[in-house]
Amino acid sequence: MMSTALLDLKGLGIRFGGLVAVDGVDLTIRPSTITCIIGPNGAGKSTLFNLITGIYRPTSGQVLLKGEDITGQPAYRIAEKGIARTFQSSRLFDDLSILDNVIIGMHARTRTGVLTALLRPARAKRELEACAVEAEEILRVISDELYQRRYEPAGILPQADRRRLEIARALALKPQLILLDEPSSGMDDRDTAALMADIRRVMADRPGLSFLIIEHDMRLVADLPETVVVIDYGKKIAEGPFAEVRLMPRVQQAYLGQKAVEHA
Ligand SMILES: Nc1ncnc2c1ncn2[C@@H]1O[C@H](COP(=O)(O)OP(=O)(O)OP(=O)(O)O)[C@@H](O)[C@H]1O
Repeated sequence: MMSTALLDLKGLGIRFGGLVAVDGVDLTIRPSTITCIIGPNGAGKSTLFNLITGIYRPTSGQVLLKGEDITGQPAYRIAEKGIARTFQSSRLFDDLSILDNVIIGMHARTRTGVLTALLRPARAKRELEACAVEAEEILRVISDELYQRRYEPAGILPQADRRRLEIARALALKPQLILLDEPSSGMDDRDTAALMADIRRVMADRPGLSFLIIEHDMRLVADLPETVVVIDYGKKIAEGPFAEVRLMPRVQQAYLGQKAVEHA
């Protein structure tokens, strides 16, 4: 069967005791596309990411990557197969250099293990040098400023540059799909605009690469993705272009429901 899908979720779900956190989600992501996932707090968006990336094992349904069933595989293997992600909270190594943080993103696909490093140091050194060259290339695409500062520790970077570096590290995996969890949180208008430009530039540089993004910030959701998916109580309740999805009564209800709770 011919399929143009990069990622296919079929009836994906997980139950924590009595709570169905993700409930029978069907979703298809095509190559070279941007999809945003929105929905009220606690709707199950992060849990959906954890199911796709192998952090949680689904209790129902399937995850297919280019037609291959990867459901329930360990997180490192799913990463090797081409799904990279960033997290809501930063996971950079602050004491390491900017460049080393990108090189660390490659470890899932480099051959040299500890043993090789000990027994065949010349080969390990060559491989590390090749990684450094590649990491420099990635930094250049993301930001010339990060590239210029590549030997400085990551810990000194402001928030927007940290996010950039996390995307650079995800790119180091040579992924087919990158999952971003609230990339614009804590950003002002300028940083958010820059983030969108970064994502578009990376996509132009890497044909076939797709993004799946959890986002609350409507400036980004209105502008960046071709498809918006709305999750509420673990279920997909809408999917389509933002201009259409935002007008759907059930989407408005989901958000109004949350407002009512917040103002209670
Ligand atoms: N490991 C777990 N054990 C039990 N319940 C969990 C677990 N992880 C998530 N949940 C529950 O599943 C539901 C969905 O949570 P999730 O974090 O995926 O929502 P979210 O849409 O990402 O919310 P937010 O926008 O606040 O990050 C919540 O009710 C949460 O408490």
